[in-house]
Amino acid sequence: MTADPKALQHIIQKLSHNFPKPADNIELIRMYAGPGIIWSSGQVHQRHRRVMYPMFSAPQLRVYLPIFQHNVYRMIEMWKTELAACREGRMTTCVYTWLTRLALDIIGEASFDYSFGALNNEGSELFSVYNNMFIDTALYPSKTELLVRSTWKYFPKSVLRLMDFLPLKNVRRIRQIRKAFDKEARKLLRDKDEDFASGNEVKKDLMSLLVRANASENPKNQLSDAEMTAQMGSITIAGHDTTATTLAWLLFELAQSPDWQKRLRDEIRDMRSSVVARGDASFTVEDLDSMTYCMAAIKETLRYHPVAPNVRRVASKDDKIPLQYPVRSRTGELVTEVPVFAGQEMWLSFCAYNRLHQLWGDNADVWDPSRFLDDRICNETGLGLFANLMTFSYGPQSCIGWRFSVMESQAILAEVLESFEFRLACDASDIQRLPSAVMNPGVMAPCVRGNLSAQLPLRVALAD
Ligand code: HEM
Repeated sequence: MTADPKALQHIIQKLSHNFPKPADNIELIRMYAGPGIIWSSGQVHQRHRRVMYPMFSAPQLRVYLPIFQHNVYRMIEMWKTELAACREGRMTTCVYTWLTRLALDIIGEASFDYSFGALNNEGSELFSVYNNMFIDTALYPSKTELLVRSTWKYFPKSVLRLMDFLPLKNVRRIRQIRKAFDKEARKLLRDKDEDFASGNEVKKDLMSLLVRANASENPKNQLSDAEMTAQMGSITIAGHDTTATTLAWLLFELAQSPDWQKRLRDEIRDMRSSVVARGDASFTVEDLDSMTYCMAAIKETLRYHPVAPNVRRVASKDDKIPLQYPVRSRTGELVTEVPVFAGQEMWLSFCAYNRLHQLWGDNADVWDPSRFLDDRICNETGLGLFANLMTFSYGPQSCIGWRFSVMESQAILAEVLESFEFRLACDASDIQRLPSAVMNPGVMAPCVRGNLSAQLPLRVALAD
């Protein structure tokens, strides 16, 4: 395992072609989502990335701000209705569940012009299959499942392919999810292909743009039908729980830090006054970007609670990994590079990188957004896609949706915090991290001590 900046850069960026994802990791992704962008590697991955990248560019993402906003307004109205029925004017609710449903509706509408119906609990068929999938497939494994899981990395690729057919409860559940995604995605693609072919106005969702971008690609670089279909599961799985979980941790931190909560709310309300004064109804991208306290709190939460704390890679040939911070061996020798051999697996620890004292200072183990307001951060490594963080990974297989996620977080935070006040519903130390399985080795969702399911109960009231 490493968190050393130079080592991470070597493995994940400079020589990433020599350090692919391990075969069992790739196979698990294929089982969940099919042959989409997250599953692919090498030149196939370059093809996926090339076709998909423009859809996640900053100008393109502006189109989605109204989608983020109108979905969060729906959630706010539901909270207000529930609060109106509470005699004390305060309710304890699982904000994690709310946020995951909100993020699912957002990703459905923005990415596929598809309604999961998650927020109003009138879910589509796909929602009922997808709901709770990580709990069903990752938590509470049987003894046989545990045995398979701990040994399958030693199986050759040809055997791994047969995992799909194992008569195990979690494998059956994963198959059910992929089948449901395939069915919906095929239907959506057919409609979008027809729209495109008949010259109808192309909708603005990612999938419609993907159909158009793919059609105008050189035929040898085009994505196949199976690859196109697999993007629906890939984007939903990669983009839904990750953002929702980060936002849940942010509300948890704000619930413990009334001063920060007030500072952010004051900033949002000041901005709202300017929006009203200029005659607008909602925040623009520029408004959101200029809320520096909110942005600092989002960055700090991404640093402190990286939902994908580690990723795995395997060396395809012998190599020497350089170190930025040399270590002293037991014999007193200064080690500046570490040899690895072909087939050796490595864990790249983003959570440890995000807390390196050399980069983040002595209070790296404390949630403190003010580090992003002054010049305290040491920027010498230049790693990371956003705010020097490794949370979205780095290099050719880094997160393609990071801008989407940041803008979505800004939009949701601004609306929710303007209207509501959050307090802890239990002791902060009873909220723990629970690894679920979106990206092997797992998204760190909040849970309450002693209860093995993802949840974050908070006390919510209308803000003064
Ligand atoms: C807080 C939110 C998010 C976090 C922390 C996050 C983190 C990551 C990380 C660490 C990876 C690399 C995984 C690896 O190398 O094994 C990744 C890849 C990916 N993410 Fe995200 N992600 C987030 C949100 C999103 C969103 C909103 C979308 C889409 C709308 C998205 C789409 C993807 C895709 C498609 C990949 C695969 C990219 C490739 O292989 O080229 N992510 N993400």
